Amino acid sequence: MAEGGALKGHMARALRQVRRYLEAVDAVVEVADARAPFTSRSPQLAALMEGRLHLLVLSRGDLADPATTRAWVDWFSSQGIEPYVGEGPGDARLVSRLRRRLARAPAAFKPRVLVAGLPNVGKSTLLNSLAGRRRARVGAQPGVTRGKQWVDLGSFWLMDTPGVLPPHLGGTRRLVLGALGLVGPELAGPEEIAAFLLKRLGGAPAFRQALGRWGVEGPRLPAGVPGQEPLGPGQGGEPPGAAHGPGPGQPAAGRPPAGGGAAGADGRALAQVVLEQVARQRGLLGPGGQPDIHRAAAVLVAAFRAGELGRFSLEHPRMLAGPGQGA
Ligand SMILES: Nc1nc2c(ncn2[C@@H]2O[C@H](COP(=O)(O)OP(=O)(O)OP(=O)(O)O)[C@@H](O)[C@H]2O)c(=O)[nH]1
Repeated sequence: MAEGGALKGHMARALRQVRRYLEAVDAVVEVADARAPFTSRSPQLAALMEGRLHLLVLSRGDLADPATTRAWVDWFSSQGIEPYVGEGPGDARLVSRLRRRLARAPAAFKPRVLVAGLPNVGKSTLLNSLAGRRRARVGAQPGVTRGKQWVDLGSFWLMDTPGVLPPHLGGTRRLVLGALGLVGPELAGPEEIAAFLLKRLGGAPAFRQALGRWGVEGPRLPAGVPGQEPLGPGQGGEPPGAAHGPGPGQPAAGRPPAGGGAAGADGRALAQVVLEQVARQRGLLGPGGQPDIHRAAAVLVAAFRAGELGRFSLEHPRMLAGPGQGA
């Protein structure tokens, strides 16, 4: 497919560029999305680190489920990666913790630092916050990537351009990244993402309540079945709602939901019913008063991305197939 070929070419170029940047740095601050810290990382980066200091920032922590984020921080720490959580664009606490960590180097050594991550994950926001007012004080440092600008932050150099890492799009990864807005609609459209969100989060009582506030009442959304879709090379994922155990009105995990539940059945049909209600409640009607499913899906996805439905994570470390995955 021509489009797929172009995308592959684009990703290969991005990776080549990051490799060049890596030759010039001693430390990488990798940015991933706190709502899916496994899938929003580049699978290639770990292999390229080669002894460089590797710090991980989980951006958009303000939009993720806090308990799930704490579980991810513990999991990454157990894998030898230091995670820092950003609680909003320009989080001052995150920035000062990172600056302190990067400054902790031998006196004679001034590390050169690259911020890297998937497209739209929050790299520039972090770069700007780290550089702060010193952004104006940039200069080309001799002996490193020609033409690259560096910000002198006293105890370390910051490359003034972020490294863009290519995503892994296999299996449901494409939909996870689409839900987070890290890949464009040409790779994951709103209706597909909405169906995915309803399937993955439908078992979480807080998500159902949020939809209830939108006037969406049924049918019964699927409850999670632990281990059903493990994260890893095959990439699936249990709904995080299931990780916290069944809530009020939610069937015990492993049992099919009562009352016309849709777990394992036709997720798209379920999404259609939910999106019709969203469309009617929001007055998103097409010719002849028909509910406009496409616009309803776009509204639902946008609300999820902006955190208007609440703080939800799409992945939990319990979904990992085994120790060592994804480090
Ligand atoms: N809620 C929230 N939004 C964030 C956070 N960090 C970044 N954003 C928002 O995410 C969006 C994308 O951020 P950018 O910094 O432009 O992302 P990027 O990775 O540089 O994007 P590209 O240049 O497209 O690769 C912006 O609207 C930011 O305001 C965060 O911690 N919380």
